[in-house]
Amino acid sequence: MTLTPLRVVRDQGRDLEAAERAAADFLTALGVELDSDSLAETPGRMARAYAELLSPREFRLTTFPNDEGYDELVLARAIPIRSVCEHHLLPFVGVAHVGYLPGTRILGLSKLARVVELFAHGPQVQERLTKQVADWLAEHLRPKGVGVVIEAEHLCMTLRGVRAAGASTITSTLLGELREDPRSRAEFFILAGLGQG
Ligand SMILES: Nc1nc2c(ncn2[C@@H]2O[C@H](COP(=O)(O)OP(=O)(O)OP(=O)(O)O)[C@@H](O)[C@H]2O)c(=O)[nH]1
Ligand SMILES: [Zn+2]
Repeated sequence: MTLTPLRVVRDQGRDLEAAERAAADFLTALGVELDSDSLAETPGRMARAYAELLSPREFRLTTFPNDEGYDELVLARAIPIRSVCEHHLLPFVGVAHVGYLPGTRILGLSKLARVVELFAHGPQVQERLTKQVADWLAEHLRPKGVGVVIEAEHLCMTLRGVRAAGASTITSTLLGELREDPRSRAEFFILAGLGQG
């Protein structure tokens, strides 16, 4: 078993009290009066909520030797994702399908979901999130191929602005054999539930 530390969580630079003061100023500037009992604690809640949404959680990557020589696709479907778009700091929520063709090592299954969660925490765009998950797995697991598909609803697009209710956005990154071999590529999309690829 190999334990690879992921990356150091950045707690430095976070000042919750300053964030709370700024949230109070922000809401006041928008005409929200904070002097009622129910709103008095809102700036603090807002600061803590954004701190939670924007901070990654550290985890250790657990890999095992591929002793059985398993050489078919391993795919985790419908991993829930929640992130915030870096343009409006509004949430986007949806699912990720993450798969790989094993090389000499296989991965603890929960780690596919943990990699998604790691990169989802922080101001993001869906394209970058998709690529970061794929690149990270390629670099740390050295598989023969990696595939990541994310389907998400962006609240900045459905609740406000253009208000395209129900619209979702699909992004994908394929690497290695999943990108180059049409049969593997098609199989990935079929197992991900996305048709013929
Ligand atoms: N490519 C990409 N765009 C995103 C993502 N999340 C939000 N956006 C878009 O970022 C863009 C920001 O555009 P701006 O014109 O600067 O902002 P805006 O005036 O609020 O735009 P509207 O949302 O159209 O009202 C919008 O088109 C959003 O839909 C994402 O994950 N990927
Ligand atoms: Zn947005």
